[in-house]
Amino acid sequence: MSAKQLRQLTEEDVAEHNSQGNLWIIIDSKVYDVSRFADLHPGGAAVLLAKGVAGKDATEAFFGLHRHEVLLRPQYARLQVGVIQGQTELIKPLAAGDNSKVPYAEPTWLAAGFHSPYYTDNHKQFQKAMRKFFDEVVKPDALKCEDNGKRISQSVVDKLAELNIIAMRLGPGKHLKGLTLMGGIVTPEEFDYFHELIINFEIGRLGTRGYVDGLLAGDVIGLPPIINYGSPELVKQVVPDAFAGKKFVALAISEAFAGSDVAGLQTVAERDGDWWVVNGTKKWITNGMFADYFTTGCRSKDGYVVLLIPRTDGVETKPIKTAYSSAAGTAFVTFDNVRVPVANTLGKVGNGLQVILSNFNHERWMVTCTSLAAQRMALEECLKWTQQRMVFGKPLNAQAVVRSKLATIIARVEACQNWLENVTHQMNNMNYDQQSEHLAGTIGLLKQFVSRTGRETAEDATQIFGGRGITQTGMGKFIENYHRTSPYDAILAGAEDVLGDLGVRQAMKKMPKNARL
Ligand code: HEM
Repeated sequence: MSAKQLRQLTEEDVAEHNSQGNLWIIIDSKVYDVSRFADLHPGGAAVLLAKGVAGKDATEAFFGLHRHEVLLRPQYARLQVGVIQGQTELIKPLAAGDNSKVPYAEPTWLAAGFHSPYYTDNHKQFQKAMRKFFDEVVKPDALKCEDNGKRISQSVVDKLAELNIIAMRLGPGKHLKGLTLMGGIVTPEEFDYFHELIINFEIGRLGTRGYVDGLLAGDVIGLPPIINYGSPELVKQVVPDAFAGKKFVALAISEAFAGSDVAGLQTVAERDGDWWVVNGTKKWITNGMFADYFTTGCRSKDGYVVLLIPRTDGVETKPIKTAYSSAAGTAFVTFDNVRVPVANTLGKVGNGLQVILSNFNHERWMVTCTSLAAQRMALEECLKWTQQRMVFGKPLNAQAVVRSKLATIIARVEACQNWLENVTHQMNNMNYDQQSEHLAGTIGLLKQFVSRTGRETAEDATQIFGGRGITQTGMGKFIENYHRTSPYDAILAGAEDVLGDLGVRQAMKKMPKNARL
C-alpha cells in the first residue's frame, strides 16, 4: 500500500477492532489488519486475540518474538492499513551499505568517533561499496542457498567477476595487474591485505557458514598454486576463466587417510609418457561438487607432486553431508585412472609439499577473517536480542549474568580484531619469504585463538538466545547457524590444536641460545 492510501488513525480507532474477524494491531506506529491473517499466523490466532494485543500497541510483544525482517516481507507488509496520527516509525532497517550503529557491531575503524592507524580513506570507500554490494546482491542469495543447499547463483558469480572480487580474494599481487577493481575504487597497486580483509569480513558477516565457503573459497585456495607454479600456458588457460566466474577450482589435498598430516596422503600419480595417471580419493573438498579443476596433492615415485586435474573421465564427485549447508559444495572426489597431461604439473616433481604448504598462511588468515566477522555478527545479534527481549518485565540485559556474558564476548571479539589487524599490517610490510619466516607460527596461533573464542562465543550466545539459539528459523537463526558451524573454523585450513602447536614450535625454534632466567 502506498503512503498516500494509508489511513491516519488514532489508538481509539484501532481499539474498536479487537475481536475475531475484526482484528487490528499497532506495531511501531503502523496499523495492521490481521483479521484474515490470524488463522494463518505461524504463532497461532490466539496470541493475536489476547488482551493487550488485540486492538492495542503490540510493538514490544512483537519484537520479543520476531525479527524485523518479518514485517518487511511483502505478504506481511501489505497487511498494513494505516498509521497512528502524530507517531513516527522508530524501528528501521539499515539502508544497503550502511554500517551498524550498535556498539561493537563494527570494528572500531568503522565506528563513529574512533580512529585506526591501519585504514585509509580508500579502505573506507572500498568498505562502503563492498557492504552495499553484499547487502544488495550477495546476502539475499546467501540466505536462500544456505537454506535450499544449492550452490551460489551464477548471476551472483557474474557480478563478483564483474567487480573482480574473485581475483581480489587471492590478495595483492601480480594477478591483479591490469584489472579494474571494484569499479576502479582501488588500483591494483594500491590494493593491500586490508582491502582483502574487508572483503573477507563482508563474507563472514553473512552468517551463512555453508554459503561462505560456497562463495568460491575453492578458487581462493586452489588458484594460487596454479598462478605461482603453473606454466604460463596453463595459467592462461585456467586463470582468466576462473576470474571471470566461468570455471571453478577446488583444492584437493585432504583425504580420509590424511588431514592435517598432509605428508600422509595416498593419492598416487604414475607417469605414462606425456601423461600422469592418477588414482585415489579426496575428502571434504570445498566446492568440489561444482569444480571444473582440482588442484590435487599426489604422491609419485619421485616424491610429492601437485597436479591440476580437470573434471574429465575417471573423476567423480559425490556430496558429503556435513553439519553445514551443501551450498559449500563439499565433495568426496574419486580419481580412477585419470589421465592428466604432464603440462598440468604445478612446480617440480618432489616439491609437492612445498607447493601445498606455500598456500597455507594465506588460507588460514582468510579463515581467521571470516571467522572473526561471524563472531562479531553473533555479538551484534546478542546485543540486540538482550535489549529487545523482555523477561520478568525487564529487558534481558537487565540481568547481571547476561551482561557478564556480553562483556566476555566483547572482549574476545576486540582482542581477536586487534591481533588480526596487527598481523595483517605485518603481511602488508613483508614479502612472501618474510611472511613465511615470521608469520607462519603467528597465524597458526591467531587462527587457533579466533576459532576457539568463536566457539566459546557460540556457546554463550546460545545460552543468551535459549531455545531460539537452537532453532533454524526466526529470532535465533543466525546464532543457530553460528553455533552449528563454528567448529568448521577450528578444523578447516588446519585443526586448531595442530596450529597452536605449530605456533609454539616456531617460537621454540627462534629462542635465543643464550636466553636464561
Ligand atoms: C503483522 C503482525 C504479525 C506478523 C506478520 C507475524 C508473523 C509471524 C511469523 C512469520 C512467524 C514465524 C516465525 C518467524 O519467522 O519469525 C510468527 C511467529 C510467532 N508470532 Fe507472529 N506475527 C505478527 C504479530 C504477532 C503478535 C502481535 C504476536 C504476539 C504478541 C505474535 C506472536 C507470535 C508467536 C508467539 C510466534 C511463534 C514464535 C516462535 O516460534 O518463537 N505475532 N509470526
